[in-house]
Order: sequence, then C-alpha cells, then structure tokens
Amino acid sequence: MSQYLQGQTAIVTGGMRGIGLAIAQRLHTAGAQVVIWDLAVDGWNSVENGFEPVLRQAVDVSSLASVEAAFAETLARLGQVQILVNNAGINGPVVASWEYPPEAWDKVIAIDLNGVFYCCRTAIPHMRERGYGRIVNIASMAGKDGVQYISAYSAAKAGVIAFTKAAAKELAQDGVLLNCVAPAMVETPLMAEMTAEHIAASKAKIPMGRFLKAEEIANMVSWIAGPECSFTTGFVFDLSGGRATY
Ligand SMILES: NC(=O)c1ccc[n+]([C@@H]2O[C@H](COP(=O)([O-])OP(=O)(O)OC[C@H]3O[C@@H](n4cnc5c(N)ncnc54)[C@H](O)[C@@H]3O)[C@@H](O)[C@H]2O)c1
Ligand SMILES: CC(C)C1=CC=C(C(=O)O)[C@@H](O)[C@H]1O
Repeated sequence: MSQYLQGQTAIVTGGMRGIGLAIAQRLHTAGAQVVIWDLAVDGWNSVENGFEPVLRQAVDVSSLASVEAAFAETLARLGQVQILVNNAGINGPVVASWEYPPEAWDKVIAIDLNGVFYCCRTAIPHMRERGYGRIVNIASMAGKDGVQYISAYSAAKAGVIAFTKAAAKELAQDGVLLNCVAPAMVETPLMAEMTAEHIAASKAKIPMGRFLKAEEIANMVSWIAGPECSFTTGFVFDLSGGRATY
C-alpha cells in the first residue's frame, strides 16, 4: 500500500469504533500518524484494530473548550496537523418532527453540526498558517434527501454540507480543502438507535441492494484527505450505491 500520507498527522473524531475506526485504520495504512478523539478512549486493542494511534484523547466535540484543549495538546505533542476527519456523530430518536423532543434536537445539533464547526474553527487557523490542510466531514445521504422521522439528524447533516461549502470557498486560496462524504446506511452500533422498519426502508432505497461497508467510506476518505485531491473543495462525495444521481 502506498504511503502517500507519510509524515502527516490526522485527527479522526469518533475514531474508537464504527466508521471512524475504519477511517483511522485506513489513514494509518497510508502512512499517517493518527490521533483519535472520542468521548471515551480507554480499551483500545492494538492487535484487534491493527495499529496503535499516536495519541488518543477524551474529547466531547460538542464542547468548544474540550476541542480547543485537545487540539492544543495535539500540537504540543506532535507539532502539526494536516488532516481532520469530522466523523463523531449520533442519530437521536426516530420520531415525527412535531413530536421531536427539543432536548434531543439540541443534542443532535450540538454533536453532529456544532461539533463539526468547533473542530474546523479550532484546526483551520493552524492549517492556514502552514498553507496546507485537508478536512473531510462525514455527512449522510439523510442530509441531502431529508429522511422522515430523523429530522434533527437530517437537518444537522444538511448543515454540515452547507457549512463545508461555505468554508471551502473562504479557504480556496489557502491550500486548505474541505469536502464532505454522504454515505448511505452502514451496519454500525449507530443502527441500534433506529427501528427495524427504518433500517429496512433505508436499505430498500439503495439500488445496489446492500448496505455500505465502513471500509468503502474509509477508502474514499483516505483519497480526499490526501495530496492527490488537489482541485476539489466544497464537494459532497456520495457513497450511495446508486441512490444519489446528482
Ligand atoms: N452508520 C451509518 O449508517 C451512517 C451513514 C451515514 C453517515 N454516518 C455518519 O458517520 C459517522 C459515524 O457513524 P457510526 O455509524 O460509525 O457511529 P458509531 O455510533 O458507531 O460511532 C460514533 C463514534 O462517535 C463517538 N461520539 C459520539 N458523540 C461524540 C462526542 N460528543 N464527542 C466525541 N465523540 C463522540 C462515539 O463515542 C463513537 O465512537 C456519524 O457522523 C454518522 O452520522 C453513519
Ligand atoms: C441515522 C443514520 C444511521 C442514518 C440515517 C439515514 C441514512 C440514509 O441513508 O438515509 C443513513 O445514511 C444514516 O446516515
């Protein structure tokens, strides 16, 4: 495997499991030293996971103070960060929008949207100063389509897409590229928050007739996070098995 990320540091939020873990593993394979930010970072199994992150930090992405403290520590320990993958996210309840509990709405927006903003806000000045950076935000097909009964999640992911496009334009001449991926459904622990009907309905929308694999997201993200992605910014890369046509 080519070591095209050799010498680079990559932060992956929510990297302890699921899609974030697959992305962390793939970036490591490409030569990056990987920093994992997650709510709880104990219990890492380097044999099972195939590598040891250079740093694991307990971070709540919905807290700007937590993000700023973790980034300062990352810089103090490693000196530089080239890649940020904003992956941490939650689903929230599956319920009609007019019955959606406001506290649950606030929590989904705080983690899925504000968390992306806080991490970008914190990392971008460092990347701008160095004239290089790659930010990949994990959105969702739900952010493009709007999916019934997960209105907060859909709104947060649509917000991530719009934020990425706006910030990408601001940074287009600074060497700092921001892009999103919009995956369809993957079998991860996040699914435990969803009903069986909702999961079946999501699968039925995928022309390829199967769920996406976390490794397929990781492969795409590792290219977007690398130097070969050099003329694309503010874009949404779909992983939809044929569901998204534009
Ligand atoms: N699973 C899917 O079908 C799917 C599809 C499209 C997009 N996504 C997105 O991919 C991302 C990862 O999803 P997943 O399925 O791997 O979920 P997951 O629940 O398996 O993993 C999410 C990780 O994020 C961490 N996390 C949650 N809140 C956090 C916070 N406040 N601060 C820091 N870390 C936090 C969790 O501890 C966990 O390790 C999410 O943004 C999700 O919306 C998932
Ligand atoms: C909530 C999460 C697991 C989710 C909901 C809807 C999707 C969809 O494709 O419509 C999924 O991609 C996923 O983000």
